[in-house]
Order: sequence, then structure tokens, then C-alpha cells
Amino acid sequence: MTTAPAGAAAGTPDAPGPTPPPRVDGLSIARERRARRRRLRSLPALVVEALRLCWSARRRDLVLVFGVQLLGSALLGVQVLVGREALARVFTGSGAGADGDLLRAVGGPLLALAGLSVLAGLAGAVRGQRVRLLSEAVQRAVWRRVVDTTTAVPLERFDDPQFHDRLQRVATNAVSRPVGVAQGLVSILGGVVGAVGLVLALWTIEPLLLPLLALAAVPVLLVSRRGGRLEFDFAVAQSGPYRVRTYLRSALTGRREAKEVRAYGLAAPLLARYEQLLEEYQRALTAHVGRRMRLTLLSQLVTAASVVGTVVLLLWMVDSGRMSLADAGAAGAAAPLLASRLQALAGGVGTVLEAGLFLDDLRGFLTLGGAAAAGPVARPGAVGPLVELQVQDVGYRYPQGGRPALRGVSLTVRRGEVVALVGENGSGKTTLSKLLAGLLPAAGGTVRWNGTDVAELDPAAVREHVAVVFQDFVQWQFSAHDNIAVGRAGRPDEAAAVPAAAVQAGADALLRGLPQGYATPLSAELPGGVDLSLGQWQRVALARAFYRAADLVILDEPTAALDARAEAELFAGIRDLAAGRTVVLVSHRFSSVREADRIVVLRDGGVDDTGTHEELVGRGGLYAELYALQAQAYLDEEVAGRGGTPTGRHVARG
Ligand SMILES: Nc1ncnc2c1ncn2[C@@H]1O[C@H](COP(=O)(O)OP(=O)(O)OP(=O)(O)O)[C@@H](O)[C@H]1O
Repeated sequence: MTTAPAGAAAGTPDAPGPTPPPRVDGLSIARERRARRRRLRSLPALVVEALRLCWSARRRDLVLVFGVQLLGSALLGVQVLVGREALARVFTGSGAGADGDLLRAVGGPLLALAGLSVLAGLAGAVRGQRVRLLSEAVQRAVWRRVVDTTTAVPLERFDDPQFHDRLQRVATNAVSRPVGVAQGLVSILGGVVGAVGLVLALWTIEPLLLPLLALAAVPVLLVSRRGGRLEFDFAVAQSGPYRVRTYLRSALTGRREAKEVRAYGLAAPLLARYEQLLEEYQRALTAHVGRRMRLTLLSQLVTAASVVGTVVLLLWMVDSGRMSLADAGAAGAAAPLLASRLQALAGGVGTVLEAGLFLDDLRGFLTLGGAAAAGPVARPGAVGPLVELQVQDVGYRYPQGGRPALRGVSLTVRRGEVVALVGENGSGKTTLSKLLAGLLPAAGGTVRWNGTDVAELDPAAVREHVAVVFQDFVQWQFSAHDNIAVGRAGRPDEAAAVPAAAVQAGADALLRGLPQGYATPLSAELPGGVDLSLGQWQRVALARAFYRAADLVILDEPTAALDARAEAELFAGIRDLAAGRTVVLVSHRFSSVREADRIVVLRDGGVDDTGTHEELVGRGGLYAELYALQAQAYLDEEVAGRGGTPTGRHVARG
């Protein structure tokens, strides 16, 4: 299985193959350079933002982590100086007393060294555990902001693959980065403090050694920076493939898909596709890891060379009488320590730079929600009960759609009216419903709520007045009661209103008859849960909309799965529903729509005709044709049952 990496893979058996490498042209290089400069400029602000997040999530742990690191690093220089003292006593015999007892001479410094080592070890352990706690708290805080964004962005974002790629990167890579920044800063702090102590210690021994050791940090710094860049690019390249792999994995393990996977024998082909994508990912990961390993190896070689050079220099100095053995021993111990501190420092800088790339990505993602929330709301909250909804010359094109899903649509619905939308598959009925519900913005034209352009109103305030039953409504894995109550969370008269809405939707008897009545979970995946039939679910979805008690009720194919009796009952009640409200009804069943006050016929995203049933049938257009075809089918069945001959033209004439 894949570790949630920087990215993953596919949707259907014929999902696209590996993403081709991006085309490199002068323009994209210049754009990339500009973006890199911009990211570097914004790094300080990102670092501050990350620290602020850590501070607000768990300030005690943040302070502890920094404090303990500071202490551990400061101990290094002291350890070297104490070690040097011990060596000096060994070589000079000072402190050994008259009997020349060496143990007595070095006992003190050795004890101090042991104590310092224990303290340093403890500091490391405390830091590790506190980082863990801090990390959990910060991830929770970042997740909260991510979810605030995903629930605030306009619905159309969900039709954009780039949004999903970014969400995937944020979910798998960016949430932990604020703590990464804190850890990077801790490494930098530890590196600086440790290095300062060691530099001072070495300075007192031999200043010449310092430039040689400083060299060790340069390649590590360069490699860390390059490594961070590689990591981010890998994450970006793998976002799409990761999503496809995740989809295939859920299809292979999901309950909804399980029946088709078996009925169509899809396990093997889906698995083969999944394995192939994993194979591609493994190859990409191997190449990526190889690149990072080579870079790390290079920097380690340079570091090792500088340490070896220092040791050779020390030997030469001892040999030529320029340095005592005690000084050389202490400097020999301090040199690799300093090299490792400098490496930690450079590594910390690299971690912060890498985290900066992901945080920049996260910040961009979070602004999507902010932009939505701070939309052009001229009069927030000034949305009254619906009297008239006027749509004028609106269009809409989905982010990935070729031709417009809606073009030049105009219609008006008023309080107390039932307006039906009909048309062939793909003619734009659902899109128009979403637009009327304030879920999609109109591209061109205007939608006016009681005369005010909805673009000037708070979308959430508009949606407060709207209830929608979608074609593909959600079957929440909650109790029957909660499946209805989600229609308006927090409604005060919930206890009485839920059964009342169920009665209205013809679902009350059904739900009372469940093993635990309204408390029964509606999913066989849950303990004590049951599955409803599609038609029964549709009644629950209708009850949810009725419970919302909204001014505008939009029903998109509300009877597709209802039996004849339930459908008849629903339409008999729709007039009651429309009293004081407005109902927009999408349906392919002409028996359902003929009672509507007005029927709007859509064709290829535009309005083909508008009128009452009688007017439209009388005009003999698309509506009359579709109506005749449907009525004919019933007549054929009826006549075939009686052994007679059908005559559909009577119907077409109405
Ligand atoms: N998310 C989407 N992204 C791109 N195109 C879409 C999307 N949703 C719908 N479309 C396209 O928009 C057009 C109108 O679709 P819509 O769902 O509104 O039709 P409809 O009249 O409700 O169809 P049906 O009767 O089948 O429910 C179709 O061509 C469809 O392919």
C-alpha cells in the first residue's frame, strides 16, 4: 500500500496513463523564476504564520521544545571544554595528588561529562515527545481551516480537477508543515547555539580550524534547498495520480461498488489498473529517492572531507609541536560535533524552505474559502421571503464543460406557483435548478430575488430560503430522524416537525415500522441499521426538504423511484406545499408536470418553449412530441393488453 505521499492515482479502468512531463518553454521558466522569488519573499510571513498557528494550538509545548533544544545545544560546548580538562589532567597529571592517582585526577571532569550526557539525552527525549503533542494539536487546527475552506468554496470548485489536486496535497502534505517549520527553527536554533559554543571552544584551542569546518555547512545548505524543491515538485506531479489510486482503492473496497464489482467481474481489471498505477508511482518514487540520495551523498562527502582535513591539520600541528596533545584531542572531538551542528543548522534551513513551499500552497488553498466568504455582498442578511425570482438571459458553462450547459435562459417564478422544468437528458434542467438554488453563479445575465441581483446578496442567506431534493440526494449514514433533521440543523421544534415532514412525504408509517422507529440507523453498515429501498429513500429525502420549511422548494426528479400511489399522493399534496411557497419541479414524467402552472421546456441549454400543458401540447413542439411518446408507451401497453391497435396521434393532439 502507498504511504500518503506526495501524490497518487485513477478512476476508471480506462483512466489516463502517466502524466507526461510538463513542457518547458521560456515563458514557463520565467514564470517559475518569478514564482520562486515571490515564494522566497513570502517565506518570513509564512514562518511567522506557522509559528502563530503552533502558538495558538499548544504554546506550552512550543516553548518547551525551543527551551529544551536551547539547553541541549548549549551543553555541547560545555562538554567539549570539560573533555578537554579531563584530557589535560591525563596528560599533565595535574590534580592526581602525591600518589599520582589518575582516577582521582579525572574523576571530577568524567562525572561532569556523564551528567552532561544524561542531561543532553533527556533534553532530546523531552523534545521528541513534546513535538508529537504539538504536531497533533497543530494538524487539528490546520484541518479545521481546511474544512472551513472546503465547505465555503463555491460549488463549482468541486468540478475542477485542480482544486482536488490541491486539496489532496494540502491533506497529505501541508497540514503537518507548520510544525515542520517549528522543528526546522528548532534545528536552526540548536545548530546556532551548539555551533556558537563549539566555535568558542575551538577558538580558544585553534582558530585556524574554523574556516575548514564552516565549509561543511555549505553543501548541506545547498542540498537541503534543492531537496525541498524536489520534494514539492514531486508532490505536485503526484497529486493527480494519487487521487486516481485512492479512487480505485475505494472502488475495490466500497460497499456501493461491491455489487457491480462482482456482477461485472471487475475485481481483476480494477486491481490490475491499480497495481499498474502503483508500479508507476514506485518507479517515480525510486527515481525521486535516488535523486535525493545522490544529493545527500554528495554533501556528506564534502562534510567528511572537511572533518578529515581538520584531523590531518591537527596531526600536523601536534607533530610540528604547534599544539598540545590535550588540545588536539579536544579539537578532534569538537570538529565532528561542530560539523554535525552546522549540518543541523543547514538541515533546519532546508526544512523551513521546503515547508515554505507547502505552506504557500496551503495559504493559496485557504484563500479560496476566504475569497468566497468575502464575496461581493452588498447587503448581507437583507434577504426576505421569496415573492418573485426572476432569471434573465443567464448562461452557465461547467469548468470542464465544452459547450455551455445553459444559454440565454429567462424565466420568472412567483410565490404560490408550481413551475415544471422538462426536457431531454442533458438539456440543462439540473444545472438550472442549481442556479435557482443559488448553488451556481450565473455566467452573464441576472438572477433577481425580489428584484435584487443575487450577486449582491449573501449566498448563504439566499440558501436559507431554499430547499432542494437533488436527483442524487445524500443517503446520510445517520438515524432516520437525523436524516430528516439535517434539512435544517438546529430547528427548535424538531421533535414534532420531523414526523410532520415525514407524514407530508409519505414516509412516516415506513419509518415508524423500522426496528427502532425513527432512531434506526439508515445503513446496513451500522449496528442495528437497515437499508431502505430507493423509493423509500426518496421519501426520506423529500421529508428532509419539507422539514426545511423553505420559501422555494426545488424538486429534481423527486418521483423517479416512487411507486404510482406515492407519486400520485405527492402530486396531490404539491398544491398544498406550494401554498405560500414556490415549487420548481424537474421531471421526465409528464403525468406529474401537467398540473404545473407553467412548464418550461429546455433544449440544449436554452428555453425551447413555455406554457401550460394544454398550450404546449396544442403548439405541437418538442413538449408535445415527448409527451406523445410517453403517453403512447402507456397506450401501447394498454392496447396490447386488450389485443387492439394503438393510435398515438390522438394523444399528440391532446
Ligand atoms: N459537473 C459537470 N461538469 C461538466 N459538465 C457537466 C457537469 N454536470 C453536467 N454537465 C453537462 O451539462 C449539461 C446539462 O446537464 P444537466 O445535468 O443540467 O442536464 P439535465 O437536463 O438535468 O439532464 P438529465 O435529464 O439527464 O438529468 C450536460 O451536457 C452535461 O453533460
